[in-house]
Amino acid sequence: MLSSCQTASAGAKLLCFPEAFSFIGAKDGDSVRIAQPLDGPIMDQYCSLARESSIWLSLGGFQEKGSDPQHLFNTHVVVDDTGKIRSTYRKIHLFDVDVPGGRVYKESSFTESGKDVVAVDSPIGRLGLSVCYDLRFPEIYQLLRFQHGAQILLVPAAFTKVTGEAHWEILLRARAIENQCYVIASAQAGIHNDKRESYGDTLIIDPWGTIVGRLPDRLATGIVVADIDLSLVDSVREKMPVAKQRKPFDFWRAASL
Ligand SMILES: O=C(O)CNC(=O)[C@H](CS)NC(=O)CCC(=O)C(=O)O
Repeated sequence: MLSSCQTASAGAKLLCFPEAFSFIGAKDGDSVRIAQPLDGPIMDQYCSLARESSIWLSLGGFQEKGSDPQHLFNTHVVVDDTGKIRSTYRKIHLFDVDVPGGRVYKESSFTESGKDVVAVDSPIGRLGLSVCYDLRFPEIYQLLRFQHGAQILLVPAAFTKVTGEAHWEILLRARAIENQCYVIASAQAGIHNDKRESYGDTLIIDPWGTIVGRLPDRLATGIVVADIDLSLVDSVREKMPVAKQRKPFDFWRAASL
């Protein structure tokens, strides 16, 4: 496992883990069996890690125990540098997809969908939380930016190899550009077991869409460090004032009547 001490000593204030950071099952249902509540021993260990290393953690894709034994929540947890859970977001868009040339996924068969859009303040700026497949649904990021004031969008993921090759970088850069936010996308990479392989390519993108952090190759594991410059967020937004120019959701509702 990556050392959070190492990351903290690189001067980082927030360390972002990928989806399914503590467990990846081979088949549907494996992860339901190991799911725990937020106050269980797995999350306790990550809270201790945050406290001991004095660093904030973004823990995307925690298998949180659901409301019945057949289901879990795919939960993105933000822990502060004292080890306290500051915020939790339960993945809203579930990956029920027949991947062309790949397998059929049915995340909803073992996952309950969340209902709330969640942003939280942190030492590097206001974070907008999401998980993996959410990336394909721009509305949630628009809400995070235009209603919840996000400056940094977090997208922990375990993208498939096929869909990652076709869509990963372009979707992430689009979300950064259209919302004028940093995007931090921590990605699972490589072969996990005989059923699962993830695309990889962890990326940090600035609000102009420029890639400012990337591992040396797509399947590399390791730590990418980048500066988050909130004055760049402000200047991009000032020069291209899309927040003032955009039509609010109500406009479109009326326009399509
Ligand atoms: O279940 C786990 O162990 C971890 N969760 C995942 O891997 C999830 C649900 S199956 N994967 C995605 O959302 C992939 C999205 C994707 O690849 C795309 O949008 O193209």
